[in-house]
Amino acid sequence: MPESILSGILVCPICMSAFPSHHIPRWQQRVQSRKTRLQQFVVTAQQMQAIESRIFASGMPVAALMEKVGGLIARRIQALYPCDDRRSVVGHRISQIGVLVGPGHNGGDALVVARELFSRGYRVNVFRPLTKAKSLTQDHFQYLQSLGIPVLENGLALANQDVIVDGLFGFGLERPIEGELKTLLDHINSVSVPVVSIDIPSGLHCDTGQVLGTAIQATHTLCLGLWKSGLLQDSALDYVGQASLIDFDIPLKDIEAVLGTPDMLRITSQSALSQLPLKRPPDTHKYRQGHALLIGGSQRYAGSIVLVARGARATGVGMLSIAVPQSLKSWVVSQVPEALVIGCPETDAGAISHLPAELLLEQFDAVAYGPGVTTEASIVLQQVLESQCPLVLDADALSLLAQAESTWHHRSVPIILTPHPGEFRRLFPDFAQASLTKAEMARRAAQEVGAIVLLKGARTVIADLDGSVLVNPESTPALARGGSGDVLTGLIGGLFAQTQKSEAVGAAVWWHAQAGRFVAQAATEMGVDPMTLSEQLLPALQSILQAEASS
Ligand SMILES: NC(=O)C1=CN([C@@H]2O[C@H](COP(=O)(O)OP(=O)(O)OC[C@H]3O[C@@H](n4cnc5c(N)ncnc54)[C@H](O)[C@@H]3O)[C@@H](O)[C@H]2O)[C@H](O)CC1
Ligand SMILES: [K+]
Repeated sequence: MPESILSGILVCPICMSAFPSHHIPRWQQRVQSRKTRLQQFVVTAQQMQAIESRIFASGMPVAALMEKVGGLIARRIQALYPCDDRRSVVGHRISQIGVLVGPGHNGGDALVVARELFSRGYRVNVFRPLTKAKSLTQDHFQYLQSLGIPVLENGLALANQDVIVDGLFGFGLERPIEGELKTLLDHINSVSVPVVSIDIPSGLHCDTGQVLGTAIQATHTLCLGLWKSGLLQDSALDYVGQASLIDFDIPLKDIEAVLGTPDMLRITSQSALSQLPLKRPPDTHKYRQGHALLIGGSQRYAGSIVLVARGARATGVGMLSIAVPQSLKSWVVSQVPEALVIGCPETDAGAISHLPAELLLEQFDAVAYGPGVTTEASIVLQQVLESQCPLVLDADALSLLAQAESTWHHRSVPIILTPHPGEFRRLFPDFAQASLTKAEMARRAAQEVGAIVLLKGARTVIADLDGSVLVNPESTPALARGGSGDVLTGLIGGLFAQTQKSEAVGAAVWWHAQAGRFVAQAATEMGVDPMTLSEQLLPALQSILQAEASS
């Protein structure tokens, strides 16, 4: 497809759309749209088993599916670690692969992979620590032996391989790994041999991502068919390495039959870019593009409100008003010249004591309140809660909310809470339980209080009032830094003021994380300070749009 470049943006020469890919043939679009949807689904072990059972019941032989999956995994491993014919390690090229084989079908997959890689010239050594095996797995083992593929006597020899394939346990892990198996996995983790885990690193619970006894610390995890919930938990991140999906063509109808209306979805670039950038009608004017009010700042935490404002500014919101303590007004004006800055009466310690009576909250499309306000501003909390205005509450506002009466529950106008885990614990002590996943905690909290609950972390989750949860699967630890949450609050406030849609919250989280990754790539993780982050929000989005348009 020829493309022309207009103002540095790739556009389609036929209709000047920024997405030239829309002229691809219909069958290709269908395949593409299936792949895009596939990336959004998240399943538990039970759901995956149910989907698998439907496929088998429809006539797909178990052995054929294993063969197909094993072939795809082998191809991916070959791409990651090409075979070196000279039988030495050169760069990423390798010659020896150790394959750890378990008793179930994860082990069966591993044996197919071992056989395929052997046929493609790799030197393969298999280790099978448990002799009992499911019959299909046993058959593959027997055939593999007949081919003369060596079987190691001692698992510790896996440490001498160039790469280890982990096919010990998949979604069938049912109890903690103990004894010699634990010693083996701990030994593999202690040596610097790259590990490719099939489906899920052995030892991780498929649903909760918790470590059962011990778990493989994978370099790559090749997740089969659909994303397993455990891989998306903060607790799993040390184990998962680089995760990717192996699509083995599960029919969408089987996924939909089991998941129904999915209660958990991954945020993908495609889903976020269906919201971003926000479309502006050609004849629009500033009052039609949303009016956001940001309330924050104090003598003690003066800068936070400026970071919120810079996040909101990037959303293109039509009008921006900012309420700060009177003594900060002129400084904030100098930082955000386009905003209407309202000086508020302040306490002796320099926090806002209350909002001026003439400030009518109903005129705003969204109010973001909290960063830097200190816990003195409880009157302001009452004022915003009593208004009929959509609210984003963050930081100190959440600490104040934790002490407030429950009259705000199920407020008729949307309310978005953005706690980090500490704030969540204070707000929802009953739901902050180690036995629950973050998604479940946020879901219960959202339903209890009738609010959108965004629970921050390495993998931020967003629970909506209807019980659905979004999880943001890509981020960077560089964002774990004071002030980066303020930028996010501004993004949410600015987008929500324009759309009034809960989808804006997921789009904001995705955008914030992608901008963090974009800055980290250019300036290392140390370079992701919140000011730079806020400056790079739009270049990051633009860069992603260009990449999408040219792919
Ligand atoms: N639908 C798919 O995605 C496909 C999955 N495949 C692969 O199959 C596994 C799941 O296979 P399954 O046999 O159900 O489970 P496991 O291989 O994980 O192993 C279960 C096996 O292990 C025993 N066991 C469990 N915990 C322990 C423990 N702590 N110590 C010792 N033994 C344990 C248990 O009793 C069972 O015998 C999936 O992950 C994919 O890799 C298909 O190949 C393709 C379609
Ligand atoms: K595994």
